[in-house]
Amino acid sequence: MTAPLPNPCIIATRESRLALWQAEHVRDLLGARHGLAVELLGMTTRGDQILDRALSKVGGKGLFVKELEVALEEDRAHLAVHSLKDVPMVLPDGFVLAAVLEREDPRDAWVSPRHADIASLPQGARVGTSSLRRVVQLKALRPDLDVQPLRGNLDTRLRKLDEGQYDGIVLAAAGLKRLGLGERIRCVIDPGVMLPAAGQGALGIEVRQDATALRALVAQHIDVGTWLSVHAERAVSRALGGSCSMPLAAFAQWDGDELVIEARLGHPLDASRPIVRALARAQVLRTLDATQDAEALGLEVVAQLRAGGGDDLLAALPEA
Ligand SMILES: NCc1[nH]cc(CCC(=O)O)c1CC(=O)O
Repeated sequence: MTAPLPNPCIIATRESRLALWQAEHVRDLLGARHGLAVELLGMTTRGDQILDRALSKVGGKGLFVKELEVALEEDRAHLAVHSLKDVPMVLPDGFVLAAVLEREDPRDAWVSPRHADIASLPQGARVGTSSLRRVVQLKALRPDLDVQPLRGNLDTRLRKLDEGQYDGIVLAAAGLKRLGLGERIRCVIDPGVMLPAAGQGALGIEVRQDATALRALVAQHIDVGTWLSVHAERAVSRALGGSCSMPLAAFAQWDGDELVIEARLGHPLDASRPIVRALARAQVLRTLDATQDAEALGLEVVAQLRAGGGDDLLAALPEA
């Protein structure tokens, strides 16, 4: 039995400017290529409502996706478009990642009115980010920095910077570029300096497992290179518990026909502790059938991380 294509096809999306851009991007893609009538259903998620605390302290997985999944479950929508970085490593029963689109710039970006880069910041400068991954890497680079929490959507974060609350902030380059805010970037940060989060810069399209025709249609838009990279990265995060209370970075990129993945793990409570690093590479065929090979490569860096001190860092993780 093949479930027919929904008409119109409704995309559930968060209502931040970036989320809407992403949903509109998918709407235009499906509309142009398949002549499908596509509409958006804007929704607010728990992650959007919690603005006062770091999400790493709130805990709970899928804060930005759960409400969208409920809309799919109740047939109020058919597709959910997400920043892959925000998608839990294990989807609930009945849902699948039907596609991952071509990746935008996966790197982090330095945004500051007065300071060209992190290295040239004065002693004790105030830097805004609430991501534990960014905090531990900033502290490794510049232990003197005064790293302060920064939450909210992109516009809110930029406004807080412009109000003078920080000397500079770190944001994903992808979000800024997608919203036409690329000129706010003073420099993109080399992944060797600040390793990105699993899935950063990639868009994921989630559908119900039983939506067979829609799955097949959406799957035509998979970017295979990105798909394999992010599956390697997500395998790392999944194996380590997939928690945003863990300062974990995982980034895979292609070097010819080899997939190269690096991962870093910091201490969950003490950003001044050393970061554990690991790297693995292997030839991987660029086909969807190689997804397990990409994931196996991810597990190779997990084994290295654990053996290299990562087990102790994981043991320091407070119980969720
Ligand atoms: N954590 C929130 C989030 N989820 C996705 C992006 C940016 C776009 C992307 O990585 O695809 C951001 C903002 C940021 O990290 O600066």
